Amino acid sequence: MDSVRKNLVAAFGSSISTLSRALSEEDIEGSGSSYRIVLPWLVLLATIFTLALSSGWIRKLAVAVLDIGAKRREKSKEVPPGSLGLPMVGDSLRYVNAYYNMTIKSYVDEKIRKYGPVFKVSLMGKPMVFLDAPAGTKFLLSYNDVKWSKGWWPKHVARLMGKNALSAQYGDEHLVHRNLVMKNFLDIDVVHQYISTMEKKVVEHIDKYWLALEDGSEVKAFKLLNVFSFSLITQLILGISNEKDIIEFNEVFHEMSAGLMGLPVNLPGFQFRRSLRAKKLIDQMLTVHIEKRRQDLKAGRASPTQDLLSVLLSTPNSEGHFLTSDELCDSLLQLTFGGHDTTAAMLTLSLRLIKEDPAVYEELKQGNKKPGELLTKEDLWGMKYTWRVMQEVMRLYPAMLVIFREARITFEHHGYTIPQGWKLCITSANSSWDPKFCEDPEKFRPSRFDEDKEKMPPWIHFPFGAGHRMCPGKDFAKVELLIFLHHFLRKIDWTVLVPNEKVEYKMLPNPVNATPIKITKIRIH
Ligand code: HEM
Repeated sequence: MDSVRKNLVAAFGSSISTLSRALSEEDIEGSGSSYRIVLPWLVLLATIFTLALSSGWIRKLAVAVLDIGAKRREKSKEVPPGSLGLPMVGDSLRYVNAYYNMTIKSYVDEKIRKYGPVFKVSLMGKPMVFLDAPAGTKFLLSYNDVKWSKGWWPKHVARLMGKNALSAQYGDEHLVHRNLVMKNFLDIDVVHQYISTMEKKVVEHIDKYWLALEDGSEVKAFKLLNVFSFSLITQLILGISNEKDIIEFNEVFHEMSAGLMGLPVNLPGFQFRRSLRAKKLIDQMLTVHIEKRRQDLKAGRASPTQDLLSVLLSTPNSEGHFLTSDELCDSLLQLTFGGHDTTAAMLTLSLRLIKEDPAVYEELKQGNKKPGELLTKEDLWGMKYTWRVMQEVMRLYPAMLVIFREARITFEHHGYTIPQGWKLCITSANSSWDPKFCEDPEKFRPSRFDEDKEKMPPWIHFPFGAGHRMCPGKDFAKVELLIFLHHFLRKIDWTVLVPNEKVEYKMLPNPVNATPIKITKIRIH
């Protein structure tokens, strides 16, 4: 009986084991009832088994099923298809060119045609897997991402940002630092407290830089908007309000950020070397500023809540640790960078796109605020159409065309194995610029976010990312953009002078002519 049981189990798997257990000697010798119930089933199964083996087509079917299973198991051991190209260089030059010139969609499409939706390339000397959209995007950005992926940037970007920047950290270190910054600066409730400061800054800026100009003056919008967003962030983070200091600091900052894109060659004549020098200068400037504030706080000349720097010098993180000067430098530098180039670019692009469609411009000007009346948080969250416009600007020109990560562990995706240490990449180019997901993707149509809601699946449009690394400044950015547009539209009308201006990506979008516009002041009677 034992050998019968063994054969049956081997032939039919675990489902039969229950049956065979019932055939144990004790059962037969005991009541005998199990034996009587089970015997007809046993005969039936044995007959099917014999027939299956003797009949050719059933055997073929069984072999085919086993074969599919084996192939699946085999495929799951394979890394994604693709080409790693030449050592070190790999596909870096083609990729950088596609990123810089906004042709990343053609780059990705070509690879997908050749290798399928999940493929590998070699970028900056590392194997990098491009994940599919939208499944791969969801996989990479969902909350569980912290378990199996960590933030990654090319070495030269990480070097310019500093090892203590949020983007360079991962695990608990990242979480504790991020919570400290959110709680004290970027959480929605804290951002609401800045509304009046932001509004005052916007009004001052428009009065000084735009309304002071003659009608018909031509200005480079990107330059002026950069001055605005830089002076706002440096005031709120560092408490710098002296115009000369701001202009000087801004120049060094731009020298630093120019090295984020391009060849990371630290030799005379190369941008990267100039950017490293600028980074050193910023660190020195910030260190002096931080030490002076430490003294001012001790002497009672500064308030512990006047700006983020004061707050961070007076507040420990959740582990009771006060950030050191080096940690503060990297943290504040990244917040200043992330907090101004992004918003300046989005505002500039919006000024061009809004004027492409007179109906959008007219709708945006609607509003029930009287001139001079201050904005409340309810007003801001009620500006749904203005936010749609900004979402559409960010769909056409996402701040970041790609989001990178590194695999913390070996894992499987789409039937492939992705080894620990490999780099991962997603791009919104193969979702929010794809007609499969977004109708007429090249068209500026803010109403798509309401009208096409059903057609646009989730994980198509993610301008601020998602998951544990989602942009911590998204509410800050939203409030800043809404306040600026509200006041600008009521005071200034403008004509776009280069309608199809090219945008290059120097990490962030960069309109090549800095968006020249001709302005007319709006007179309120
Ligand atoms: C329109 C404006 C902005 C856009 C579109 C934007 C977008 C993004 C994106 C896509 C990421 C990467 C997320 C990821 O890796 O998954 C990011 C990260 C980040 N952003 Fe923003 N951002 C904006 C404004 C801001 C502002 C105003 C601040 C600060 C005041 C800020 C600070 C940061 C920081 C510190 C990170 C790194 C977060 C981390 O690694 O945990 N950003 N942002």
